[in-house]
Amino acid sequence: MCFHRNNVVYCIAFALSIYLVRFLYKTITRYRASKRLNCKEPPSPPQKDRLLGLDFVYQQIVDIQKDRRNASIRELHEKYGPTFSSKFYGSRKIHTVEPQNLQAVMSTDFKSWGVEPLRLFSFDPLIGRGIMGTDGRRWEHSRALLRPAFSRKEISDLPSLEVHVQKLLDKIPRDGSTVNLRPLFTRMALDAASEMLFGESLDMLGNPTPENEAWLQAMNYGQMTLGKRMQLPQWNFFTRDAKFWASCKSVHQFVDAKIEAIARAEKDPTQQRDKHYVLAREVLKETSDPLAIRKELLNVFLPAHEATGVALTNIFFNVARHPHVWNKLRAETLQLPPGQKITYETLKSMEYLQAVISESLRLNPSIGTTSRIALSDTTLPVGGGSQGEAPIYIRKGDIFSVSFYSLHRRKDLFGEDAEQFKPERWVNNHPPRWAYLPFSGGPRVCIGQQMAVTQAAYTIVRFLQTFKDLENRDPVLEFQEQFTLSTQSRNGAKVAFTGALD
Ligand code: HEM
Repeated sequence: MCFHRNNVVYCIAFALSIYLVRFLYKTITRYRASKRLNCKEPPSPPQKDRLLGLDFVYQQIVDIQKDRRNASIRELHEKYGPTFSSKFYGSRKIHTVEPQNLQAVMSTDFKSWGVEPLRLFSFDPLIGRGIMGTDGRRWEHSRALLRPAFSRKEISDLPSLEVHVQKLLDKIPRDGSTVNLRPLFTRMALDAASEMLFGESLDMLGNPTPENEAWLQAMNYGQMTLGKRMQLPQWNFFTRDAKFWASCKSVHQFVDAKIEAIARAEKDPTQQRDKHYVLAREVLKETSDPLAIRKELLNVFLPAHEATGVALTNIFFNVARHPHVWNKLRAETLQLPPGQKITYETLKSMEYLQAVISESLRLNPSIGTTSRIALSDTTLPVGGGSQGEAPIYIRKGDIFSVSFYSLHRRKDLFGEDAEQFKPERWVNNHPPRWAYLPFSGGPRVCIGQQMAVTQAAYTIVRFLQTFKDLENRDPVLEFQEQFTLSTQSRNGAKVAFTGALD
């Protein structure tokens, strides 16, 4: 018995020594590599809990609850510079808005960084493994599978979009009364996204069935909780929110039924097929596993249905507060030959319209922040040392976090008027590379970028062709952020349109 106990003690001691030797070896190797590469530590704000950084975790939760997540990160950047580090759940987190660092993480040193260890655990219950939460070959496979859905042909399919836009315009009061555009844009984005995914719109703007409404509720709740799980990954295990699990189940049942119907239709030779790209049909060619199909679809649906609605709301929020911008947009639209069909090319050629979209995405990016985790030891080119000129040594497991919101408001990159909404800054002018990233960048750049900009541009032009005037009806002029998975305008966009031309 005693011999047995001794053996256990020896085994534990042996394992601990191996761990210690490995730990020391790694620390020394990293120290040497860091010296050799002239790396230095970035500044770091004082933290009460230097070991786990739970004070910063708590602060982040408070910031989200008080709707000042973006503003709070920006304040830290103002105080500690474009790059600083903090402790967060025991990990070292590098917050950076240095274009050189963003280029490294998102492009030139792409393979050293990933998202899976950060996201998958939070995302899995609702959307499963797919493009949003995986790395490496799994991610490459999803990305390749989805690419055709975003081809020029699909993006240019404006007649399909017109159906949804017309339903939206029909919902705008003609008597000059106030309308909040946020719920309408959300529903339009849902309709467009569902059509692309399932080949059939949920018709949330038209006549949604109670089943579709219930599904939307479930999806919204699931998504909101997913945002919270992202903030508190370590505590997810203890989360016992029955409504979240019930929402996930409803979302899955709904999507599974759609997939089953599409699979049945595909096998039926009497069914007429339209020529549009339908994501569910394409995924069915790859696999007949309903679970795999559901995951791929939900992984696109999540970013697709929210971000465009948010972007459109923010654009109208800004334009309504700057009447001269609406007037300039109208002037540009009136220059289009009467009766001319609006095409992808027409929209691209409208310089001021494109500038308005870029400016709104700069000031109020739909996705305010994103992060990556180091999959191996590497370096960031700048941000170390008191002047921020030295590289930073990155250890496997370190977290990189970028606030697009703070990046886009840097006065040294965008000018002293960086806080102001000025579309004119985009006319014949481009920001430095990697300084403007509303769609992120590199191989993981938003796959829906062109589609989103085209949909937003088309919708704005149709508003301009339908109404003469736009008026802000929100007494609160400042943008009040609301954090879900994206950064929304808490008050939406409360406006009135007058001078209907239809
Ligand atoms: C204005 C609207 C949009 C904005 C501002 C936006 C922004 C972004 C950003 C910043 C990312 C990178 C997130 C990260 O790496 O952490 C992203 C990724 C993504 N977006 Fe968008 N997005 C928009 C619309 C769309 C649309 C319409 C779709 C699909 C129809 C879409 C599909 C995706 C997908 C699938 C990814 C993941 C790409 C990958 O990891 O490879 N997005 N988006």
